[in-house]
Amino acid sequence: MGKKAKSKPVIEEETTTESGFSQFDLDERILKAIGELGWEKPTQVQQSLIPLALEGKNILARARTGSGKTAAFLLPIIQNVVQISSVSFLLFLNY
Ligand SMILES: Nc1ncnc2c1ncn2[C@@H]1O[C@H](COP(=O)(O)OP(=O)(O)OP(=O)(O)O)[C@@H](O)[C@H]1O
Repeated sequence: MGKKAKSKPVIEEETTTESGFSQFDLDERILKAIGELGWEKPTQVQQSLIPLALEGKNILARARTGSGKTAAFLLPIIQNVVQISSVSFLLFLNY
């Protein structure tokens, strides 16, 4: 009897993983504005911070100057403002 060939683990490349800003749950108008700025990918600090901020976590972050901290903090804030304004608008329409 021959040796049983060990099957290799199948490592599938996650080709569908989104590495751009559209991976975040941001309003499409925000994503459009980011696109217009020509930003293709979030920086490291944005990648780490934006999902947590969108969950409503309090965040203290430190990163080099020019690493994109401003947008990392502002994009989730803008998302909240947009969300709140949409809700108010809907409430107004239903009034
Ligand atoms: N994801 C991104 N892709 C490309 N450019 C970006 C991205 N995020 C920010 N930038 C640009 O990089 C530059 C530096 O970003 P920013 O000033 O926000 O960094 P910062 O970490 O807040 O810096 P500082 O500590 O000096 O306040 C800016 O011109 C900004 O428009």
